[in-house]
Amino acid sequence: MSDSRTPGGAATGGPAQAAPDAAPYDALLLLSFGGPEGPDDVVPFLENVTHGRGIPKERLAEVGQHYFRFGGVSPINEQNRELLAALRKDFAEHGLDLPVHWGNRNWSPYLVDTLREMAEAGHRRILTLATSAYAGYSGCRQYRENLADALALLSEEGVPELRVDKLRHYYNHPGFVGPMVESTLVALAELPEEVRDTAHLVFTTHSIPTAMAETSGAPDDPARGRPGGVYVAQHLDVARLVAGAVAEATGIIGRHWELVYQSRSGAPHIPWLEPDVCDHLEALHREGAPAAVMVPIGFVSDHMEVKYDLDTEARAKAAELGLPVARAATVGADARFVAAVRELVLERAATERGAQPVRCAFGSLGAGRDVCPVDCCPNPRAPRPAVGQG
Ligand SMILES: CC1=C(CCC(=O)O)c2cc3nc(cc4[nH]c(cc5[nH]c(cc1n2)c(C)c5CCC(=O)O)c(CCC(=O)O)c4C)C(CCC(=O)O)=C3C
Ligand SMILES: [Fe+2]
Repeated sequence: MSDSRTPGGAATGGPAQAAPDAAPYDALLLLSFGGPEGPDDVVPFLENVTHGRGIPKERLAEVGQHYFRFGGVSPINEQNRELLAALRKDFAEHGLDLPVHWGNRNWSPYLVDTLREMAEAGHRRILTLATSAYAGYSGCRQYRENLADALALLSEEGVPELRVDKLRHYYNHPGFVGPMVESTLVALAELPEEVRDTAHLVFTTHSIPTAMAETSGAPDDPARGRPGGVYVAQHLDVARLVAGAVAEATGIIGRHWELVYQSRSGAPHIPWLEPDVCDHLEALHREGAPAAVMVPIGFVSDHMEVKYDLDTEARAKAAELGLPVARAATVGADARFVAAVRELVLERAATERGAQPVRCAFGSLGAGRDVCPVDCCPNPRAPRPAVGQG
């Protein structure tokens, strides 16, 4: 992306570029999942995440152990602090005058407190970057419902009215795909040389109930009719893009790759997306695959689902099998991802001002919608208010 386009359509023409313009937005909200910061936080955090979700007690106790193994500290908050700092630095360096605040759905700093502070600081028109790149109830609508809940609470408190929008899904943005390609190449290079060229690429994402996958996206999305709906179609697009770019960079054509799932939750009798990554490693070993690189395209940072489910559990499974594995890093606070967020902000701001900016996207599905249809990615329990739809 080194050409002279002006993503966001913010500046055109002359040699002296105008300062990037985020109007009508006056602040960016970094909205994330949240995670515990010590042993005492673990149980209340899990209660926040799962209330009313029918997660079996045994599963909760097991997931609690994952956190306790790491001193009760999820890596996600520190990673969000890094992303927050990187966004602020990037915006300042590019003359983008847009304050960035951070709030979480399930742990402090809680979304509602952050929005209250933003209102008190005088912000009224807020754009949201969620640390979830894909469609689906858990990864998109649930974030938008939580925003609506927080706004309703603040309205009861008499806080001045805020208008909150959410950035489009960025899974297929060059600034998301590019760092994943590079980190996959880095991980391949960690494998013993004799298995490097034949290692499988094992793309992973969060398993979700198959019913949630089938209804992901809008009813008129062509991918909704495919198995796994838009959620799976989006991941397959990224997997294909990364595999293609890796082939180009390594000169190895026809390398095997698969999309598999991890971190299954819920009751055992409810079907979730399969195969699980550990079962898949076993199958690969059985079929004589020489090695694998796990590429967690479903996540934006190396949080607990990556550190425990892949780096601890799946690596232990691979060691038991004698299968050499490596794991690719997620985008985290990579400068290209941070720049992509700036572009997406400027793109959306320009669109809101009535312009038609460049909308960067790789792959076969194109740039996603700015505003979700009211009937996309439905809540599996009951419809609830959500922002960013219409
Ligand atoms: C699609 C998806 C993403 C990716 C998109 C996104 O990033 O949002 C994601 C991310 C994450 N999930 C996380 C943690 C948890 N998810 C749980 C449970 C669930 N996740 C689900 C889906 C997803 N989850 C679902 C359908 C459930 C079942 C309960 C329900 O229907 O809601 C549970 C309960 C215990 C259990 O695992 O059973 C925990 C603790 C953390 C924090 C990690 C850290 O602390 O570093 C992160 C980033
Ligand atoms: Fe989750």
